[in-house]
Amino acid sequence: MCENNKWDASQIRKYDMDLQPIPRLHYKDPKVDELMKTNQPVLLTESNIAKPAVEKWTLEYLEENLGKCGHTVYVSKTHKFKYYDRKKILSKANPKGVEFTNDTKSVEMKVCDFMKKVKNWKQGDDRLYLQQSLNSTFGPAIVEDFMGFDWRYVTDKKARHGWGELSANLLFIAMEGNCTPCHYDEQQNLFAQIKGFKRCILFPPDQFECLYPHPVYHPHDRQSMVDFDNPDYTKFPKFKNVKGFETVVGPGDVLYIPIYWWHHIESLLTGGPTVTVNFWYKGGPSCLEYPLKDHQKVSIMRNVEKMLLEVLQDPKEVGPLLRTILMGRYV
Ligand SMILES: O=C(O)C(=O)C[C@H](CCCc1ccccc1)C(=O)O
Ligand SMILES: [Zn+2]
Repeated sequence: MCENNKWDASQIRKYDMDLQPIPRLHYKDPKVDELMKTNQPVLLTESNIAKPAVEKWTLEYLEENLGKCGHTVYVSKTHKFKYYDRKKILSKANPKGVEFTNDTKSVEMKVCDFMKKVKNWKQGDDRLYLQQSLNSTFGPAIVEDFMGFDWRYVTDKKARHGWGELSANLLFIAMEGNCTPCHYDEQQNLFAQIKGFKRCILFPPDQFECLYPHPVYHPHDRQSMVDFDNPDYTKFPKFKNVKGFETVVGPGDVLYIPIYWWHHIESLLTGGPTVTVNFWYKGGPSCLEYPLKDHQKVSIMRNVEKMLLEVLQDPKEVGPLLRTILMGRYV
């Protein structure tokens, strides 16, 4: 998997799972559209999608131009930054506001403070991960670079593959070794790597049963319950059968992460901070044609869970009711 020795295997974490390589194609290769049309991941090389950023966004440049306002920085005691939707704590599904355990907090931080803490980081310190949507609060230089992205190319892909509206461009600045554990998003994603290298492990939506997502109402909704660093095969027996795809993205690479595909993303263990910009597009109008595609089944399962929660109110009722519906009847 080593791409002309810009990194080596000692920089990626070892997991015991069957992983095949994600195809790497020149961004103008017509095979790119064949894969995107069927929601298959593909790594695009040589693209100009975020060219100005690849050329100019050093950490110094970013510190200089990201503006003086605070940015969203996640803080974690471990290398894992498991996304946590606080809005789900106070939902009607959890009327007592039961606080779920969570080792990732989010704080507002100035870029200069973020950069200083990253530079002076030592073993045992909390890890930091800046995750901020790119918007007009950034300095004019960043806005100008952003306007210089290859919008013709990405807009062509959006139209050609029936994606919905561009919902966000998120800027990620990670410390080396940071990891975003396995989760899926309900968005099509063009993941443009700017600085440094990230190892990406992807699983198709049909691996749903092997990856055991948290319940929909849980703050860790859309995230796998399995800890890749220490999988509990008793609680999650099917995790043993998981079959994934992997690649390492470097500066200038763009990884297409199809909607509902699971992805685990880690910055290489050494080599310094990494910078990524993603392009999230809402899913297109999913007309249900049969046989249903796996991501459509995930969407239906989510709607059933949400509806049951709505009517039952108490999350503890959802499991038993589903079991009652299923037991002995749909065997
Ligand atoms: O671009 C993507 O979809 C990624 O997963 C990139 C990932 C950070 C995502 C953080 C996050 C996870 C869940 C909900 C909202 C935000 C990384 O690169 O570390
Ligand atoms: Zn994601």
